[in-house]
Amino acid sequence: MIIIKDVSKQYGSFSVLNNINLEFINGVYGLLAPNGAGKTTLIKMLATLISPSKGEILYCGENILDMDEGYRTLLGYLPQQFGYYKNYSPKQYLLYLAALKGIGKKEAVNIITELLDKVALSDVMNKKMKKFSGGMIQRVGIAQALLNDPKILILDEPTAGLDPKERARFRHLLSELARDRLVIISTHIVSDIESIANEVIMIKNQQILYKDSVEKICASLEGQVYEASIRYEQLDEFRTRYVVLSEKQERGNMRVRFIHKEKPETEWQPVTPHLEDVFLYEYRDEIEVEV
Ligand SMILES: Nc1ncnc2c1ncn2[C@@H]1O[C@H](COP(=O)(O)OP(=O)(O)OP(=O)(O)O)[C@@H](O)[C@H]1O
Repeated sequence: MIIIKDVSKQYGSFSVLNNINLEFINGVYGLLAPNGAGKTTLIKMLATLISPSKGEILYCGENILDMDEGYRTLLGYLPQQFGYYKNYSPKQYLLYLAALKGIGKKEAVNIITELLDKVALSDVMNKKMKKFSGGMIQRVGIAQALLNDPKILILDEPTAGLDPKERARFRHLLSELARDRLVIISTHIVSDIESIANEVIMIKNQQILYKDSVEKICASLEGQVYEASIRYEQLDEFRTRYVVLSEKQERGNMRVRFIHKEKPETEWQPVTPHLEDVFLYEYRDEIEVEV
């Protein structure tokens, strides 16, 4: 179990995270926030690549910085950009990393064969990675993070640049990997974690905004999300009056999805809030709403 206790991180006078308290037990935790909110900073602290300016991170009661190598053997980490050699095959690359980690060749071959099967790359294990798709490279990245069979797997924006099919495959793989380990995954894409995270953590203004199940986070907007059909000419005024979450064309009209906290108009249709609604609402000043 990992406990983040009163952790703050500053770069000079610039504060990225302020007095963060979190607990991770098991399963998938989704760290969800727009770019620049501090996800990578938090993840790098969890991976002991940087240290907190204040506070501490504990694993089973012990400061992870004091555990040193003892902690790193428990940890599998996929950084936002991981370095690989494109002229290597996945097998060559993983054998090289295994050697660096001091795993004997025979054992490494067995582990790597099993891992490449797990990430569905067995058929290309001897092919040079230069022709691989983004999804295939990310799966090699997952395989390298799993080399030491870590109890804790930390993935920083692992789905960046992947197409929807590759994202779906990735989600399946992650829920499988989380059966017997702690998985922390950072993303700014709601659908990456909505269906697989046991808990979602959202960061805003350097602090934790939510740490809860998707269901409970969505309940924060219960009874406040509506859809309505309006004429195209009404759109500008509608946008100024309500927080519009999405807009789409529908038979000559506009279908808008929006937030309203007071008494609704009778023609509006109340809808069940989704995590995407909470994300767009909470970060409305930080992200461009895609229409
Ligand atoms: N070494 C550093 N020195 C100064 N500022 C930094 C440093 N690293 C990060 N920052 C700043 O801290 C803030 C948070 O960065 P961080 O990379 O943690 O965000 P993020 O949520 O992971 O976003 P992204 O997905 O874009 O990396 C940003 O404003 C960034 O510019």
